Amino acid sequence: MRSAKDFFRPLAVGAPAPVREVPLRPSRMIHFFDPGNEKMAAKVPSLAPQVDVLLGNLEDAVPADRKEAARLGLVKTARATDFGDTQLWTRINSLDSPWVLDDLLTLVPEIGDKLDVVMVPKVEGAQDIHYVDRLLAQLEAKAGLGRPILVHAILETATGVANVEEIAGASPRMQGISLGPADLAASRRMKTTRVGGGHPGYLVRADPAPAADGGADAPRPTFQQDLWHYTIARMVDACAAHGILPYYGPFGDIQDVTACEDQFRNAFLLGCVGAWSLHPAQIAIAKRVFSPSPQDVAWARRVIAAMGDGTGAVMIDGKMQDDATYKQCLVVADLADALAARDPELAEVYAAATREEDAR
Ligand SMILES: CC(=O)SCCNC(=O)CCNC(=O)[C@H](O)C(C)(C)COP(=O)(O)OP(=O)(O)OC[C@H]1O[C@@H](n2cnc3c(N)ncnc32)[C@H](O)[C@@H]1OP(=O)(O)O
Ligand SMILES: O=CC(=O)O
Ligand SMILES: [Mg+2]
Repeated sequence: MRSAKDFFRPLAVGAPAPVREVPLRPSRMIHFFDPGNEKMAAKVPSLAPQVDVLLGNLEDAVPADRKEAARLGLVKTARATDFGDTQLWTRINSLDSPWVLDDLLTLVPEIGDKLDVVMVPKVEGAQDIHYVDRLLAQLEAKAGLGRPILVHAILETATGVANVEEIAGASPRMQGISLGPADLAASRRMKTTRVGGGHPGYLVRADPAPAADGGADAPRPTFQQDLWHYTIARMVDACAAHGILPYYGPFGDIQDVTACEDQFRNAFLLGCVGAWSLHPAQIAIAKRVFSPSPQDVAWARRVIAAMGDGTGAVMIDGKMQDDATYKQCLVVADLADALAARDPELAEVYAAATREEDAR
């Protein structure tokens, strides 16, 4: 482990200084596209203003014989596109694959000035982040980049989950972590065949009814449980403890927009700031879910105003507010401010709801 005093030193002579705080840029949806798929890549300029993050995917879902085409397609798309204030990320191939070295050796010199974040799949421990950290520093120095490229880990192996705290704190370059439910299910030998979401067999059943209500013959309701609660909660704690951002990952049933929205909202409520969109249909869902509701924003702003310096206790509409609810409200209001700064329509919706709340 690096000593505390060396933690923020560049890992290569001439590399940019590491960031001391993760920039809180909106990232409600990380929109995946295959840069080697010409039809998808052609949509990037029109998608850029609609999403917070565009991610050129080089790993799973890109066939082995199209890896090079995807890498070169990303270089071409990045060079040709004005992303405005939309972030550009990439997901490189896994660290044990035959492609990852060329991914980094190509992307950093060619488009390192446009890349905000490199997503690293199948991270198992701090050693994986340290490897990427040093290599990126060397490549940044060689390319003369003025700011560091950040690193995002996918939590998708049992070993990765066991080591999630050390992964989150492995480098000042760490921007965040996403849950990868598909690979994680395989790694854990779970008996699912889906990408995220629930399973009808994972449930609890109500006790048998009393004899007066039909006893053992009466139907016993069942309640589907959340397969991902434990891992998301653990990931959120690890991220929060290290000042980085947690994300839900992919939801593979593109047509089931209702279950997708539920999965995203559970993650949002537990502390995640965004999720992946795999298809254009999922962009609006993520935008809706990961933007706090206008009512919640108006309420949060009202509590903050009423709490003055944030200490003590007040009563609003019959509900006790104190230092702790003030802090919760700051989370909502600060997120709303960051989103409103990027999205004038949302800013107006939040302002209107706040005026309404103030007039009550
Ligand atoms: C477990 C994991 O690792 S998840 C991450 C890896 N997976 C991915 O990145 C998958 C990304 N998404 C996709 O590949 C595709 O959306 C698929 C395969 C799921 C579905 O693709 P299609 O069958 O073409 O879907 P559909 O017919 O509904 O597409 C409608 C249009 O949207 C386009 N489109 C689909 N997905 C995307 C996307 N992610 N980005 C941009 N455009 C897209 C299609 O090209 C099509 O364009 P067209 O109208 O000009 O023909
Ligand atoms: O990469 C994502 C996953 O779910 O696996
Ligand atoms: Mg995966």
